[in-house]
Amino acid sequence: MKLELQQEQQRLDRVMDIISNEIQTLDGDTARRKKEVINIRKHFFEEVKVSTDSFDDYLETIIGLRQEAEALSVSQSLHRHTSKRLATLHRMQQIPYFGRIDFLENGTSSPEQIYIGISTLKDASGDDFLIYDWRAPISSVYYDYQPGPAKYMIPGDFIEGTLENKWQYIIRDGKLESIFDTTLTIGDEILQQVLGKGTDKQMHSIVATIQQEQNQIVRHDHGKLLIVHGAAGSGKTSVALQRIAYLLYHYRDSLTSDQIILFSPNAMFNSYVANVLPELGEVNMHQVTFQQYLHERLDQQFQVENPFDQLEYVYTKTKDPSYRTRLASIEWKASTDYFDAINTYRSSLENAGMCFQDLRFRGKLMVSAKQMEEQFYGHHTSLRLLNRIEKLRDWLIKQIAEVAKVEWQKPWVQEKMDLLSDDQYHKAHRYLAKKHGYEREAMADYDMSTKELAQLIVRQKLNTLRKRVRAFQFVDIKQLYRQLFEDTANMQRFSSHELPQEWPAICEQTRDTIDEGKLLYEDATPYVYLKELILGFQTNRSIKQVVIDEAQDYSPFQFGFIKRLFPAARMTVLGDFNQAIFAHARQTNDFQSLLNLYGPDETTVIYLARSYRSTKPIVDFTRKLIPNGNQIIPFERKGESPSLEQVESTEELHQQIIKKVEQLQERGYQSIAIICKSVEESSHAYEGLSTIPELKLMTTGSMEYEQGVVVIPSYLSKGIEFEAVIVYDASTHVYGDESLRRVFYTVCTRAMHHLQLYSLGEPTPFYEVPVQETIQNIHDNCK
Ligand SMILES: Nc1ncnc2c1ncn2[C@@H]1O[C@H](COP(=O)(O)OP(=O)(O)OP(=O)(O)O)[C@@H](O)[C@H]1O
Repeated sequence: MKLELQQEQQRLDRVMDIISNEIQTLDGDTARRKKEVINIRKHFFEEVKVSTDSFDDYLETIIGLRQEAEALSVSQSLHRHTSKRLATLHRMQQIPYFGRIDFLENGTSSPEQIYIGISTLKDASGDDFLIYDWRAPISSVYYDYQPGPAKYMIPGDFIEGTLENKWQYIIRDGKLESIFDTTLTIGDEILQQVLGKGTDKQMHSIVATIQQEQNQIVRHDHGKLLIVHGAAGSGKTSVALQRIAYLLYHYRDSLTSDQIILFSPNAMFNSYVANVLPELGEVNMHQVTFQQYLHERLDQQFQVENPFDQLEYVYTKTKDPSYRTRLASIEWKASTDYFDAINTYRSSLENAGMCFQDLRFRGKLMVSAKQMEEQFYGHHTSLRLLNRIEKLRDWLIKQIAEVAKVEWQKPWVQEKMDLLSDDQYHKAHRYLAKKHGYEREAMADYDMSTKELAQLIVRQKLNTLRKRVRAFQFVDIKQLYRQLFEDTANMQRFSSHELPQEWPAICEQTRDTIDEGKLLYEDATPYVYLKELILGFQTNRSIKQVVIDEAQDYSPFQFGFIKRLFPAARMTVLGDFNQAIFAHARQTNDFQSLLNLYGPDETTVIYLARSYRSTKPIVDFTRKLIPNGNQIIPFERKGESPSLEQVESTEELHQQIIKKVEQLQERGYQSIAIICKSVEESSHAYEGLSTIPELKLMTTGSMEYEQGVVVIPSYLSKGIEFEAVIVYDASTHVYGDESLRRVFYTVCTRAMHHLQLYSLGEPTPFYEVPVQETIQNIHDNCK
């Protein structure tokens, strides 16, 4: 069926009028609500008679305050709601809808016309839908079917019928530019157009072109864990964000954006994706990196290595004598074996092995670690570990109180009293007078005794100690962790698995770094996990959805930890093992270990095979670099084949790159990345290419994704894309080791339209020799 452009434009004009009217009404509403909120805040206490003279007055005050607070909260929520709708309507003024289906429900005689946009719009009477939200149940037909039999799900049932027609619209600023009948056009015209465009400073929503296989991820709604394993550029990040928007719509009565947390690879990535949800009319979820999360929980006593420094070590310090030990250590400490061993270790502490720190006051021993140990293992042995620690804490507080009873008579207190300034003396006087019930005007009548002043001084001095005791700082977590590596036989008691060959050297390396006051990144999660296992988990029950992007870079240990942190949450985990760049993941090829996290009944695995980011020639090239790459299906988009140029000197390399950047800019490319393996190589490249105008260097501290020409290390380019990518040095010297294949693949798959490689000397073997098809079809594993 052919749609008349003119007729459709007339309908569009009507819709635009309704949007404008709604905006006008809401403009008035938001202004009024804002005033209301300000007014309530300003006169909050005037509306309530505050009195505590009698119990009845007190009760009346409490009720009054509560009523005012409720009124404020209602007004604030209404204001938030109208502002959010207003922002959505303004977006709809540009593109009110992007698709239409004609759906004939079984048992009815005429098809319903369903126009689909980022939000619902009803006509003036409020009875008819002019636009359906893309997340409404019926809209799923648009994404899931071609004309023919179709169905969609409503709570507890399916609605079946026939999809008679399907169109895609291109509307810009309220003007209808074109309509595509999807039964007539070959392939997806609009998707072609979208993917053929340049990139932007920020990622955009893909609601108009979500593909069927992506839609099942967006709308997936059962079990505790959804694992999405997808090729580079298959839309994992995009799908994750549309899924969050979907969940916010679907569970709008019980889920808010501050109950969702997205773990992303780095701060720059956060800025890159920050615009997608607002574009869809939703408020952004919490966005954190795992490292940020860890930092909040680590003691200040350590200098903690960050994950990028760990990678930099792995990439650049291959000649270090302890390199092999470190790699083996990283791998073991990331494993579920170690996770289990720590659990066993923690249980063993019920019987023996707890470590405490001496409690000292003014340099003198008050309670020794030995005494604490005797107290701990001699009493309350039937209680759980944490309850026993609490009992020990109470006992220590009592010991402090005992000390206070006698300490006030000691000469140091007298000395301290003699040295009090007038101000300090008056403060102490005021404080004690108030404590004795003297009103402000009568305070001068209070006669402060020397004994009371002395006791106050001691109390204040002991306060710091009390605080430390209350915060359980008498438990020596550092020693408890170190103890695991004290002698080489220790770990064998807790682990039922074989330890790495390098175990003695790993123990020594771990002890040495801890003694230097450092915590290596591979120790950071286990350390925090052990700490929280002993002192209680700071779990966050308010989070209902956890989304983890670039999940291949998380260790099984870290997944176990995240699960414990958010006990009330469901998890969506998205990743691609061919892009696993972290040292601990170099041997892992699938999410097998994740299947045990919640058990098979609670877990669904979906594989995304089609790659959208890069042109077909680029995907044809990159998929040869990895095992089972032939499973990746390129989206049919034309472009030039990637090429490699071998150069013989650094000067020549820099000259060639400078020339190439000029050519690419002349061709209109606005985002060009020169990708290096490490930060070290990036600094070197940045210096050598400094004549490129406005060249930017991305470092681990970069907070914003930048457009233009950038030099960037491989691991920061994760998750991001560029119109053109230049691989700075694809030589065997840089990418020679088989373990770097995935890094090389990640780097090359960042390119959307153009990929150019340079090689200083002999090119990497990955370029010439396709990988052996050795690894089991992950699709089979995912069943
Ligand atoms: N259905 C779609 N419609 C339009 N664009 C899409 C669609 N799916 C993916 N894309 C585009 O493809 C590119 C890659 O998407 P995205 O970054 O989400 O993939 P990814 O799987 O997370 O990639 P990687 O793992 O390589 O970082 C983005 O530009 C995205 O907008």
